[in-house]
Amino acid sequence: MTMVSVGIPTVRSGARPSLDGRPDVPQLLDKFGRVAKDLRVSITEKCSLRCTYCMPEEGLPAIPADELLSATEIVRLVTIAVRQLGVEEVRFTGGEPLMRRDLEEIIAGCAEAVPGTPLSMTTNAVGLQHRAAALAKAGLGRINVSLDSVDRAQFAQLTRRDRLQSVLAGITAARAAGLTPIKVNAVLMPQTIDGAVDLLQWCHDAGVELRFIEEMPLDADHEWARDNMITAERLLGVLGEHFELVEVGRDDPSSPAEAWTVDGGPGTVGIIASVTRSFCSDCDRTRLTADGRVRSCLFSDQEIDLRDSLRNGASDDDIAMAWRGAMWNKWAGHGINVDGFTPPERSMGAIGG
Ligand SMILES: Nc1nc2c(ncn2[C@@H]2O[C@H](COP(=O)(O)OP(=O)(O)OP(=O)(O)O)[C@@H](O)[C@H]2O)c(=O)[nH]1
Ligand SMILES: C[S@@+](CC[C@H](N)C(=O)[O-])C[C@H]1O[C@@H](n2cnc3c(N)ncnc32)[C@H](O)[C@@H]1O
Ligand code: SF4
Ligand code: SF4
Repeated sequence: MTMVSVGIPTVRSGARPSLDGRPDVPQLLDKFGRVAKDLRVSITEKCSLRCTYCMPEEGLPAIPADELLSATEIVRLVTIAVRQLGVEEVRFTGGEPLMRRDLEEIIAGCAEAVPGTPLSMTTNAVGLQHRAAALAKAGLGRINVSLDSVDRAQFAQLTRRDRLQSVLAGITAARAAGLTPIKVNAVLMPQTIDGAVDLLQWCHDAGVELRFIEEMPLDADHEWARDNMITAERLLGVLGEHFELVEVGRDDPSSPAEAWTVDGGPGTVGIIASVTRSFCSDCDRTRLTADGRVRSCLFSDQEIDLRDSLRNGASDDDIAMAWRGAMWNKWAGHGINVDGFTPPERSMGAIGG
């Protein structure tokens, strides 16, 4: 039986998470000494694609319009995060952020409210060709694009949509609009491993940085299986037959991607080995879901609802303190490699990758 989970995790609304033992500092500190400075804001659960490792075929159930954070609410939360909680960069994600018609308004509002804070977006780039210039004008700095294969049939099979040309046009338009540097993310699956060499060659020729990602157990269909996963080790073996790769590691310890130079550089390829070379001990992320909940970790089902607090008249200080509490109680890591691991209720598209 195929299970589809979209998830209603444990939500604490109004109740304050425990702050016991927390030093009185403004930042988003956790009990393991990590400080979250990288905010990832999901703005929708909707998507123009249906990647098999992420979404169910029919898409995620729609979040009712009145449960979604509005542009104004997003701007207020981003402002609190930057001004009161020490957040240094903000990324918009989803679902697919381009599905929101008010994306330009959200970006412009944030750019005005927190000038100087880097704003980026992770996107599938479908339809981006028509909006790249306006997004850059609104204040978006750069984008990362999901592109798993440059083979039209493979792309269509994996995403369940025949939209490769639109993605490629989106990348071209983003470059022209100055949304750079552009990084390409590819989740490798058994059916696309054969295309990995072509994809790396394509990215190299296009002047964009490619990062391969190990599939995590965050697919809505709950079909992830460790034996099916293309590990960093296996991928390096495949790429190593065609390119000379030299490991250079991470430029920033909190970055998910480790880099290898390709054929002597300067071009590099990255690998985000979340499962086999976990980077949780250096995690610097905090997340907001599209319905306004703080999520301290991709894999934690405990969420703190800020949307109701906002709508019930909470002050910025109250919201900041609830956010600090959510992060103080963050887990050590994802636990995928621990016996008894169970995936979270929400899938990647519903959390915000
Ligand atoms: N385990 C884990 N994986 C993550 C996390 N954030 C992102 N990823 C994975 O990393 C991939 C790439 O994420 P991006 O949205 O491009 O962000 P990034 O790599 O931090 O972006 P850059 O700052 O541009 O390097 C995602 O598709 C996820 O698979 C995280 O907090 N935990
Ligand atoms: C959920 S998507 C949202 C943004 C946008 N729709 C996109 O695809 O870039 C964000 C990232 O999550 C990644 N992702 C989705 N499901 C994943 C999984 N099961 N394991 C690892 N990464 C996953 C995607 O490849 C993408 O880079
Ligand atoms: S990975 Fe991104 S593009 Fe693919 S289904 Fe998930 S949200 Fe959509
Ligand atoms: S799995 Fe959780 S703790 Fe690990 S890097 Fe991702 S968000 Fe951070």
